[in-house]
Amino acid sequence: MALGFIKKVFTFGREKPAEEQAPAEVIAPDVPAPEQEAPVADVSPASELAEPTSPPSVPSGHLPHAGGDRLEDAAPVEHEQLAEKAAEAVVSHEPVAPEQAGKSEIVEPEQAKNAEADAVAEDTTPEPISTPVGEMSEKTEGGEEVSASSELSSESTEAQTDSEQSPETTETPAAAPILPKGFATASSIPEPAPEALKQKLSWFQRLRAGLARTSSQLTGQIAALFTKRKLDDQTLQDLEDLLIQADLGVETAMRVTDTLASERYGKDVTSEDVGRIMAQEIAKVLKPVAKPLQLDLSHKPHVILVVGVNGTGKTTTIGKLAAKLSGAGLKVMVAAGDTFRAAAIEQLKIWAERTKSEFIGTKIGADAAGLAFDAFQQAKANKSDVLIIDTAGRLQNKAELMAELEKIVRVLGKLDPDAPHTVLQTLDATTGQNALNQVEIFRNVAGVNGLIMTKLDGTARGGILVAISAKHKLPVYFIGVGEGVDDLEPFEAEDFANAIAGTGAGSSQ
Ligand SMILES: Nc1nc2c(ncn2[C@@H]2O[C@H](COP(=O)(O)OP(=O)(O)OP(=O)(O)O)[C@@H](O)[C@H]2O)c(=O)[nH]1
Repeated sequence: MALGFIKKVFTFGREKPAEEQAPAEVIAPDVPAPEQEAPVADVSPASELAEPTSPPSVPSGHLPHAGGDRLEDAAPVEHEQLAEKAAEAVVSHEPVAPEQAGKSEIVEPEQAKNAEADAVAEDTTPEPISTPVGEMSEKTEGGEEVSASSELSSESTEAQTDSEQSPETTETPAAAPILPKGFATASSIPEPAPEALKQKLSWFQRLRAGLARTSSQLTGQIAALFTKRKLDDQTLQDLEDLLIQADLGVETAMRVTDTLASERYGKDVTSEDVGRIMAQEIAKVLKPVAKPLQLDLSHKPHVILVVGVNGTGKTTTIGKLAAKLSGAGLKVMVAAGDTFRAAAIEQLKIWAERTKSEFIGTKIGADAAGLAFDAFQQAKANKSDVLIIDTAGRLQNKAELMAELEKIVRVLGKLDPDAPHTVLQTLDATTGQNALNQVEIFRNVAGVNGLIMTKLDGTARGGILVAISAKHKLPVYFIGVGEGVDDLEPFEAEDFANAIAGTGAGSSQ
């Protein structure tokens, strides 16, 4: 097995010719004054970090998704072309100052592959990275490559100014951080944010609106089915068919019809009866999988690998997770393991800036497993609490790309036998049945052990999550209900069940 061990470090901001670029870059957020060399998390005041409900200067809003090079278009044979784009991809990255570069071991990706065994055995500790404020400012003020950069630049600059004006605190908070809702450690129960109840209804309304397609279709059909008809074998069969068409899966469909039959066989049935039983049976399937994401912070870093098909929301979800975690005072590093798309690297870098997370990336076309290796080493050296690794989107039927994912997992496992500690798969709620197959394959290849369903605010077909839960019983940690930084909610079984069945009003009421 080959590893890429990439140690050269970038800062960024001014344009440089590609040949002067190092393969990996690390950007520390909220960097101190130029003479300071403190690791990034130490720069943010403890008081600011300990306030999960008002993460400083994390703007909500949208990041455009630069769709361009979708992975299904970038077949493996195109890798050479992609590699040729490397210079283009890194041209906006400013290389590290010579004295910094001198501190870092520079290993090109190809050499790194050969040096895999040595690298693991040596357990080399990379130098901590710091980025002078001026260089970060230049980047944020000048960011013209990506429209989102310029949109965010003033906010980033504001954030920096806030941070500079705040009292200087370089101590890591002594007490264990209060984790945001939806996360847990073995020893902590997450505290609900004070305004959680207030926000609950609005996100439930968005969830309900997103699932309206599923629920209104279902409730309409159910109402039509039971108009002036008693519950008999035929109506039960018809109901079962409707539930299966709504992607709920055979198992759940049968649970619903069995329960309904046991209560109302031979009697009149209202659509309210069916809705209530449906919500109840769906909730029974979902409750066991609605779990907080367990973080083992003794790992330092707890590694979260994010996988999934193209465009399912991996990068966006990483940004949202990073915001929650860094807002709770954890030191977070995000790694741009999607080495196929320059836009994906750029997108993650922007999320890192927004969320005050450390960023590590490499050039387009580089070995993703090498980047994962490098990211782990860097996160460990910097004592990051959590490392979140993005991966290139891939269709589950592309064998070579799935093999690359396998390699990333293997490489991380060499560094820490338990890593990646969490393998999160994002599922696009608008997908329907294909999501079942996606989970099956990504689970086998990458050891997926948790799910996040995104885009439940759109025209979602969320029924499939019920079928997936019944079959795979994988924890569902969060759901995405929008493109904004706060639009990630812990998964609530009853709310989800009610939204599908068109019943209830969310657990906040
Ligand atoms: N409405 C809505 N849009 C979302 C949500 N999550 C992500 N998106 C959007 O979906 C698009 C794709 O998201 P990405 O995060 O780039 O997806 P990805 O899986 O990283 O994509 P690839 O890099 O191509 O694999 C973007 O336009 C996001 O803004 C969500 O919960 N709701």
